[in-house]
Amino acid sequence: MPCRSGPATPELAVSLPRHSDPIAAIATAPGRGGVGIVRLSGRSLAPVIEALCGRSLRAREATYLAFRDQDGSAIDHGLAIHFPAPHSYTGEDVLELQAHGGPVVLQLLLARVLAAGAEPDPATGQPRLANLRVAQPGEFTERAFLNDRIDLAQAEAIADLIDASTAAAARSASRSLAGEFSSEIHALRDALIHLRMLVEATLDFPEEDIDFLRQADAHGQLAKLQQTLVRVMARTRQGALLREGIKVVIAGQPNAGKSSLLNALAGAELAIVTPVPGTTRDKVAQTIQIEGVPLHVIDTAGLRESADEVEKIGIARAWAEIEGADAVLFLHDLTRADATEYRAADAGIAGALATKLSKHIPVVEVWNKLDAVPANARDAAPRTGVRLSAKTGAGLDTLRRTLLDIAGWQSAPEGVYIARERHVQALRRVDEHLAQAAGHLASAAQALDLLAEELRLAQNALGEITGEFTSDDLLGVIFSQFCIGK
Ligand SMILES: Nc1nc2c(c(=O)[nH]1)N(C=O)[C@@H](CNc1ccc(C(=O)N[C@@H](CCC(=O)O)C(=O)O)cc1)CN2
Ligand SMILES: Nc1nc2c(ncn2[C@@H]2O[C@H](COP(=O)(O)OP(=O)(O)OP(=O)(O)O)[C@@H](O)[C@H]2O)c(=O)[nH]1
Ligand SMILES: [Mg+2]
Repeated sequence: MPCRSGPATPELAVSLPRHSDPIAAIATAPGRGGVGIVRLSGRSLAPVIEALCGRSLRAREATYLAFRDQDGSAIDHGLAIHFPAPHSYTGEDVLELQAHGGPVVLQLLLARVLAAGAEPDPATGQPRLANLRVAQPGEFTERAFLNDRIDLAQAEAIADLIDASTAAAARSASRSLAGEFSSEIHALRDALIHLRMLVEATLDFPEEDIDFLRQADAHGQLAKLQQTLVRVMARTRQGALLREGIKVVIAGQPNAGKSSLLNALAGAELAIVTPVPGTTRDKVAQTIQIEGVPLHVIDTAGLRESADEVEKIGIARAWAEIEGADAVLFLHDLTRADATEYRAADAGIAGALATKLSKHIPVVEVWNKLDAVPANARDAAPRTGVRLSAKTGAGLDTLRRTLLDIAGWQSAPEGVYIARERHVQALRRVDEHLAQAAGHLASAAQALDLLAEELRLAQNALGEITGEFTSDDLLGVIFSQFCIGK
């Protein structure tokens, strides 16, 4: 993705929090066209507004004016909007200069903004905006998070909305951004806090003891919490699937029709197809979508013993892809499926797949070239898996269904909110702590302090999702994955 960059370098310890500096950035990918925005966020932007726009601006109203260079000449004419704190995206003072979208004019405008901040304010002799600097990727959104405008799951949803690879993913991201996912997490947290209060109260007044928990139906509350969690986990897994998709590798002997199958699934002539066995050397990858679920499909070199230097490299790459797959389509050529030699080679590949792949990676047997076998022979051999023709498209729908099943896709995109693998993992930890807690609650010994501790840990794991309990390192990684200006 063009705007992705590596994790930010670790911050040096400084006395001021990093987010107190005023920042500026070009908020639209430069060179992409129409209108570009230079955006500022910080405390009291008024002096810079005065310098750039030659006047003060009415709150949250677009004003057409000249963006002024130091000598008063116009860099560009455009719309300026001032969002006074706290009613802005970041919760700070925000200024937007909406200019013509050329990369050079936007760079000029950004440079002018930075210079205007450093210049002495005629009124005070001090810099108009001390420490004004260019924003890091994701820093506007990070401030929105730090200033409690949005929680971490919503901030992530903004990045996911921008990066969405399917319409369904974009709609789901929009739902998460609106807080649907967060509110489920908050509801879980509130129920957990209620239960914790009961347990802590019992700990504080030991004479009340177990009866107190029984009267308050702590068991029932915990069981209900666990049930709700199961539902939230299922939806979250769907959301993560919508965001991340799965990696499907097409493997098999040369000439089985792997490249033809990729092309058929993608609906485009992406990979070279010829009758010559050993045509594909490098992998060919394409993301397709089925019901909005992104599938990263990879066509590989045909697997066989080869003396050809180039082909050998291709085959090694094929195995590397296979080992990183979430699912493998093991493609066979129906027209040759009864030949002894062919079957022996297939058995060799099957054996290698079994040793190289972990057990939970599904391998789907796919029998291709259904169109080329005589109609009366089609049903003869009982073959498990999917029979299809990459050439005519027969059977492709069955393959698509199979792929969705393997991915674990259940719901229609309506009602799914976007989520990340990170969230799924956190919920899994919540689940484990609740299971431990249930054990303590049920045990004759009634280890109340252990129960309380598990509930506390469960709440912490929930808090990692919304950002209440998230390490600075992780925050740094999450926000550094944003575009600059976002
Ligand atoms: N021009 C522009 N368009 C944009 C953005 C932006 O920053 N600028 N956004 C950037 O991502 C998104 C919109 N996000 C925004 C979120 C909150 C506020 C805001 O001013 N909130 C105030 C007032 C809310 C209200 O009037 O009801 C607040 O929450 O107090 C603005 C933009 C998409 N479009
Ligand atoms: N009749 C028929 N021919 C097919 C079908 N699929 C592929 N073929 C033909 O089989 C030959 C090999 O197809 P490819 O898609 O290049 O096979 P591959 O598995 O990618 O081969 P390598 O890249 O060499 O490993 C080509 O001549 C295709 O036209 C099919 O469903 N029916
Ligand atoms: Mg090929």
